[in-house]
Amino acid sequence: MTRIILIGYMGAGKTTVGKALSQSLALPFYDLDWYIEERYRRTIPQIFAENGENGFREIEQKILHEVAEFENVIISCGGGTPCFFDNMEYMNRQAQTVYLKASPDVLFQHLKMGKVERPLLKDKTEDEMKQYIRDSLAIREPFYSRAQYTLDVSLLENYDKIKDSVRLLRELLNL
Ligand SMILES: Nc1ncnc2c1ncn2[C@@H]1O[C@H](COP(=O)(O)OP(=O)(O)OP(=O)(O)O)[C@@H](O)[C@H]1O
Ligand SMILES: O=C(O)C1=C[C@@H](O)[C@@H](O)[C@H](O)C1
Ligand SMILES: [Mg+2]
Repeated sequence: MTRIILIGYMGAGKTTVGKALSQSLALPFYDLDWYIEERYRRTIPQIFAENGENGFREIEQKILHEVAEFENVIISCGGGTPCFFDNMEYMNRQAQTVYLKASPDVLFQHLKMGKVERPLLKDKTEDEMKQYIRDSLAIREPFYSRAQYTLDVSLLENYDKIKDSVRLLRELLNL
């Protein structure tokens, strides 16, 4: 039975690489953020605005418990999922967990065009974003580093980065 969960900071590539990995393995792909949006018929920014971050985190845990029961799937979670409740221990019990690791500079490059859909970044200037990424990554790293596997994508060349990430993940997980 294959059940892989990708974790990591916002912009690390969990959704992009998770989708590509699922296509390469011909397995269904579940993205926690997308699943939440579909189930609750609201966007992530709307849920943050209406329920607050705490409300979002409760929804996120509930949906994690649903999706992490599925078999033969690739799952990408939200950037904050591992850092709340006992979500990280739960994921490690349920699945093979992989930390997609990237440096603050690479994360900033990935995120600078995608601020609007990420409520934690949307009101920040570029300088504030850089600082926020550095500070919050330092807080989150101890959670992420509890994953069973780590793939550092910082050093991959932009050209064919997604394909390379998939190849390296398949090597790492023997798939
Ligand atoms: N390995 C990669 N190669 C090329 N581009 C990437 C890679 N990882 C991320 N990107 C780019 O960075 C952006 C953010 O990636 P993505 O949405 O997959 O991140 P995420 O980890 O799912 O973030 P979030 O936690 O906010 O859901 C995308 O536009 C994507 O094209
Ligand atoms: O890192 C985070 O806390 C988040 C990441 C996104 O995937 C979304 O789950 C949301 O924008 C919060
Ligand atoms: Mg994502």
